[in-house]
Amino acid sequence: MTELLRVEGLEVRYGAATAVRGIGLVVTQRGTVGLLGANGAGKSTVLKAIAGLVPKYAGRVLLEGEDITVRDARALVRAGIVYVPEGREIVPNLSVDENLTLGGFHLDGATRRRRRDTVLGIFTEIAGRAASPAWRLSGGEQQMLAIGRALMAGPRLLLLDEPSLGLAPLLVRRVFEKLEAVRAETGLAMILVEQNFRLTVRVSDAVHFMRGGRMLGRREAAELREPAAMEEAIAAYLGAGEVVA
Ligand SMILES: Nc1ncnc2c1ncn2[C@@H]1O[C@H](COP(=O)(O)OP(=O)(O)OP(=O)(O)O)[C@@H](O)[C@H]1O
Repeated sequence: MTELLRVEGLEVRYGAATAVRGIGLVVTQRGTVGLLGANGAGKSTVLKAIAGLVPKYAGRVLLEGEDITVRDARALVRAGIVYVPEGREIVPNLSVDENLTLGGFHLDGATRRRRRDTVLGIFTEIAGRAASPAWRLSGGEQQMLAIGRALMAGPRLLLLDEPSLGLAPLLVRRVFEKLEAVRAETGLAMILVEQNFRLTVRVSDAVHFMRGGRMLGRREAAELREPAAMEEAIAAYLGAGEVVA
């Protein structure tokens, strides 16, 4: 499989504190990599560093072999790397449409309108609410809007930060069904940060485990679908009570 993104020896510091160190991972074209770990393990920091939202203290990031380590966040969006933050961070007082427009800020008007129609064609739940302020949407609809806003940029790699947070299981399933439809159409690749083990294993090709700012290990998701293997991996990498099994 062709490699899309490679991260090598990534280190991020917040002031004097090292948040993550020695992080390495590879995402293949159309692939999904899951990143599992407890609160504070450093998962969001890895996504933010890849997206250019926090500075990299050390390490390299390559996109199709090209070194993109020092590109800023705007340049990375143009290159197709788009981050969907934890907690959605849509703009509550702007309408659904206006929030989508923000995601396509760098596009010409015609492309933006075309993308908007595509996004609303996928997320039909919010299509009828285009003029509503975003705060009126339910949690699941807000998550769809956050992902839709990211899709406006036409990403090749979506960095999804805990999309299941605060959502009922049925809604989580709906959000992921939509994402599957997008992936089938566009060949989108993803890095998925989660605390929900089952969900991550179901949608990922490979899963990385993090603790204390370090990568503890990597497993093929297919290996983890057996209940015994799942329990063994949780015990080995995560510890009881740290993730939703
Ligand atoms: N802006 C910041 N300034 C200082 N320290 C930070 C900042 N953001 C995160 N940290 C620290 O870096 C470490 C990793 O945080 P990060 O948010 O990446 O973890 P996480 O695995 O995504 O956690 P969660 O699942 O709770 O979102 C934590 O110790 C956190 O307190």
